[in-house]
Amino acid sequence: MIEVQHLHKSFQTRSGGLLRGTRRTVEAVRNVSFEIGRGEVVGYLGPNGAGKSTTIKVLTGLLVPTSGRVEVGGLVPWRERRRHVARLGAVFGQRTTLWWDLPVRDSLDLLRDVYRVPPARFREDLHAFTELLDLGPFLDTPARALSLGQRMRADLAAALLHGPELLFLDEPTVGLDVVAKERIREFVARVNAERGVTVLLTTHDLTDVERLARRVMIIDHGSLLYDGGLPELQARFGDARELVVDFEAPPANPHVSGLELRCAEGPRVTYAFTGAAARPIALATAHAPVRDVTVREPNIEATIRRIYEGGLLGAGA
Ligand SMILES: Nc1ncnc2c1ncn2[C@@H]1O[C@H](COP(=O)(O)OP(=O)(O)OP(=O)(O)O)[C@@H](O)[C@H]1O
Repeated sequence: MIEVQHLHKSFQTRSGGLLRGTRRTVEAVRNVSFEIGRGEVVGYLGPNGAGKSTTIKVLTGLLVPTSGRVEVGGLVPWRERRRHVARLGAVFGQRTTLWWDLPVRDSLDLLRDVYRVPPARFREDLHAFTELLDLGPFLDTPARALSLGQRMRADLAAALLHGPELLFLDEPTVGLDVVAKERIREFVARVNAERGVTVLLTTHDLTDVERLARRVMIIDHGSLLYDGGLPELQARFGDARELVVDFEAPPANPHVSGLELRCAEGPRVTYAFTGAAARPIALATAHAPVRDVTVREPNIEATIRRIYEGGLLGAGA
């Protein structure tokens, strides 16, 4: 569905005044290559300024790359923009595609006309999306009066009513409460499963990614640092699992042969381990009388933070 080979995009910037300023080249995307298959959901992660938006702008045809080859569904986005945009939908968490002063219903009707959506299909899809996203209570409200969660739901419907094969989601849950976030995730998961829509998801909320994407790409300073599964990322770079053991009494010696001691505070001792928990639990319970045990899973957020902070990966790993 998406093929990107050796994509480079640099910007010329000028600092200190238009005439006498010094020119500087910002390499926003450097030699990025990836392929995304039809029906995949891929999380695109990276710290601020990493190059995510620039990549998405090239993929949507808004920017022409400095060099490299890009094809989306067999089309070169910036050369065949009209045909290309008809096949994609986009939701940008920070801004709306709805007409600010128009009731949501009128914005959706306008989009139907712009994309020449067959009326019967439009009615059917609008009905389905109204149910799934609970749009009913605010279809007649102008976009400017919607809450952020309502606006995001209306934007999702607006992005999908022309039946695109590909959906770009840029921070679709930013600023939403947990219930609203979950509703958006649920909807995206359904659209992917039931309609086979390919999704490229940019987000700083890793729960979005854990919930929706099996594959992640991590970009920093314009270079792709990782492209693979989330479980593999965790297995390769994640911290160990932790076994928290509450002994009946503070153990005379908290060290257990075969377990890595993390910390001991009175009767509570924490060990690190990898793999299944059964053996570490057996070792701890054989060591001294145990009141309770808890297994703490490593946190994907911490893993990603460590990757951003450098050290774990070199460019192109
Ligand atoms: N039009 C432009 N002119 C000059 N520099 C730009 C332009 N657009 C982006 N950049 C620079 O390119 C780099 C990558 O920016 P980009 O917006 O792609 O990052 P991002 O990963 O989307 O960040 P964020 O998470 O903050 O949205 C940054 O250094 C940014 O300042």
